[in-house]
Amino acid sequence: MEQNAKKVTSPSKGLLQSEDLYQHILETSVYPREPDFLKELRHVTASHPSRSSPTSATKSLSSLTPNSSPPPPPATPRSSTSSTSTKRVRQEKSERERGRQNTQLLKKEILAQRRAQSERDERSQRERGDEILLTQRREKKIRIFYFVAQEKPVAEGGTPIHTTICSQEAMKKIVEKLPHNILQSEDLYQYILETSVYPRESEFLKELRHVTASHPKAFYSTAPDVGQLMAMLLKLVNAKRTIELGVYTGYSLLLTALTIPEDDKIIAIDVNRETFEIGLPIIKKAGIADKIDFIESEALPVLDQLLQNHENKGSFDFAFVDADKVNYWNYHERLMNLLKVGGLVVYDNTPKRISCDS
Ligand SMILES: C[S@@+](CC[C@H](N)C(=O)[O-])C[C@H]1O[C@@H](n2cnc3c(N)ncnc32)[C@H](O)[C@@H]1O
Repeated sequence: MEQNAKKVTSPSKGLLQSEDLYQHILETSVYPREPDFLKELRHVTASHPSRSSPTSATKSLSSLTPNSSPPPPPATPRSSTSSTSTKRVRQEKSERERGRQNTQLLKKEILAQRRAQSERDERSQRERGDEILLTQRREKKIRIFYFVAQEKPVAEGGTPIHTTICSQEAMKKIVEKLPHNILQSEDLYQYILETSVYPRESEFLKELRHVTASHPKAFYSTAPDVGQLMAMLLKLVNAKRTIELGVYTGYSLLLTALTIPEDDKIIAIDVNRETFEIGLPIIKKAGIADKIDFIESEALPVLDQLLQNHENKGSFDFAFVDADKVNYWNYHERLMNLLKVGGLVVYDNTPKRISCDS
């Protein structure tokens, strides 16, 4: 932790929406990885006038103000007693004062707009219960990242999952209502799928997505954009040994198997082998079936069994949890012991509160 480090106030906290969480991430993840030279340069820069001086901030703002007059040229020291010169000096002074007032007004307006936007963003994020939660095991601390912030992060005592068991029909309606992502626009989401996601999706994943589409629970399947985020995370932690809870027809499983290196393995657990078998022919066709150890079971007893073998502790690089939400806390405790230090757990869709009649 950076002792006495100046609190960094970010111009935009981005998705975190919490200054404390941002500071926590800086102190536990960012500063420890920052090379000494960058650290030194950051400290040296922190005291530079162009960063901290309100005068220079005013200057740069005023140069952006369309109405503000350019700074007047320095007064020519002709005759200090000349009335024309005094008049000009007064005029210049009042122009400068007007410019300063314009700048102040503009600054206030920008601040008010930013505040209103951030309040709107926060409100809309709070209203949604959909988020992806990433947890990384560290030496002593657990790092928690929210892609979409909750009202109160787990790190501050919040509870990530409240689930009510719903009928399949009710659940389907809820899922249909959930926003696809932070974009808040179906058209933009489709545009991104078509221009960025589908062109990068492997032909096997595409086939599996099409085969799954006609299944009554097709909405269970991991969305292709989420899949590509997962692939990035798998590569980022250089995942070799992974575990997946909740397989369904196998979209996330196939994606993981296609992403991890040749000889590496995935333990995949699901209570339902039937749905896994829908995707199995495509998994075989993709040539990665050998990487998968599918276990038909409730996930919890399998995790307990794995933990009984000391060698499994701290041996997994990555876990994807996409099974029954009521057990997420139970999975979390066990996965933290199975993961390597630096390993990553991705929880898909951890709705804060689901009401069957919402
Ligand atoms: C949302 S789907 C998984 C989707 C999958 N990741 C994909 O990409 O298609 C949830 C799966 O969890 C399984 N499941 C539910 N409860 C479970 C439990 N207690 N243990 C293991 N699997 C469970 C269900 O059978 C279902 O296939």
